Amino acid sequence: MADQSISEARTPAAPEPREGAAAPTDREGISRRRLLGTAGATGLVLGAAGGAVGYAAAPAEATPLSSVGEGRAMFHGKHQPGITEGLPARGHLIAFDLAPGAGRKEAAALLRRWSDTARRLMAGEPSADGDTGVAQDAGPSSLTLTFGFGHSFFARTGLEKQRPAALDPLPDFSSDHLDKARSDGDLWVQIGAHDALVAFHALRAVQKDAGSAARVRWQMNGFNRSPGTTTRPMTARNLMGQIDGTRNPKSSESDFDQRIFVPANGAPAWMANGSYVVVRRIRMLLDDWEKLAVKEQEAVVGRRKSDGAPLSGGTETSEMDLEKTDSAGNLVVPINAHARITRPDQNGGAAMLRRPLSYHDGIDPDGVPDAGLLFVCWQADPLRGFVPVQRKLDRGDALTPFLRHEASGLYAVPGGAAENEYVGQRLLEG
Ligand SMILES: C=CC1=C(C)c2cc3[nH]c(cc4nc(cc5[nH]c(cc1n2)c(C)c5CCC(=O)O)C(CCC(=O)O)=C4C)c(C)c3C=C
Ligand SMILES: [Fe+2]
Repeated sequence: MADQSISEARTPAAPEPREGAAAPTDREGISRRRLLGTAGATGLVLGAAGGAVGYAAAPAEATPLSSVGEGRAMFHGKHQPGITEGLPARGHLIAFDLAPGAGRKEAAALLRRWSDTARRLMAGEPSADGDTGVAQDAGPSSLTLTFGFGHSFFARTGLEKQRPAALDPLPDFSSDHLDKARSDGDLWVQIGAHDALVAFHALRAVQKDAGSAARVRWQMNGFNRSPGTTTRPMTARNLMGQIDGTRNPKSSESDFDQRIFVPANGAPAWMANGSYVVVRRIRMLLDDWEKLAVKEQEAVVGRRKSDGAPLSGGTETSEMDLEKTDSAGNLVVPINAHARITRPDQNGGAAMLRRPLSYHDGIDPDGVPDAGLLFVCWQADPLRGFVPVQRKLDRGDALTPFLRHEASGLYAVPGGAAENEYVGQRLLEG
């Protein structure tokens, strides 16, 4: 589902397995696998009651899983996993550069290894060799792994002719303070799960698979609210305390696919059903932000802090009245409010699917928190998504003075791998 709530919170409450409950029989396992197969076609993450899979399926003494542990996303499908699911409680973003001397052949072998690892781990199974055992009690926990290619990948592999124009470097923005060492990269991997150990396990497996073919360029770690924290699904909050994600495109909307995914007959052909992801490490200047009164914070965004409703009234999902004025004739939603000026109807239809992680990397020596948002947004074309909106924000957004863009990346994320295929095979073997 394409929203900012935690996927698990949308799963109907499943009874917790009784302590010491027997492991599922083969029969239960088969029917569950069938059920999972059907769900995969629609891109759902399952977290309902049923037999455990993978690590927990074999021995009678296997740890019973809760519905959070059982949640499972499908690796194979039309699109890669990790795009339309609810936000993971834990996430890692990691970029690699191909090692000196490594080219197309080594890259193809690496993507084959990564795809095999992703398929296994997302099913709750151990990796092919040398599994660390870190995730063995936890089930898949809605783990997703998503793979992308950066601009520099194509020259490194002699595939320049296959490089999409949409991967051209993002323009400079006046408010950028970008650290090149923590930006870009030949290859990009996104890992998300509702359990921190499951996510770390996947991260370590991906790093080990890279072997001598690729080296880590940068890594970032983030989090969202844990599933099950609230009894009803809620849009997530960010570290400024705002409800963030309300107006994300919904997969039920008729133009969702057109906005987020490259069409099946799109160009280049290897990007069919793929998407482009923009990643920005955006530090929040929290000391400044927290000095504002709640009313002032609300004017910056244009929405109420308590429930995310537009300042023009109603509830979180009410339409924002952009023309409404108060008794003094002032606009109720200020002209530079973030939620006003980022709207598609204010940006020639530009839209994106935001799927961020919060981060907190400690406290600087001067006492300033190194915290903010790993802003991850998906679109069919960055020139009709991130770029025009960021240009607008750069020119004058009430939120911009409280933010610092510190790192940036743009990656081409190919469509999902079919059975017996690895991610990116159509590029690397086409
Ligand atoms: C270039 C794109 C965007 C950046 C960068 C960005 C940073 C950013 N945003 C928030 C908090 C909120 N954003 C909200 C809405 C919103 N933001 C963008 C784009 C960028 N935000 C869009 C396209 C939208 C939706 C516009 C619409 O369709 O109406 C909101 C309001 C609630 C919501 O709809 O999600 C908040 C809050 C932060 C904190 C931040 C950087 C750290
Ligand atoms: Fe925003």
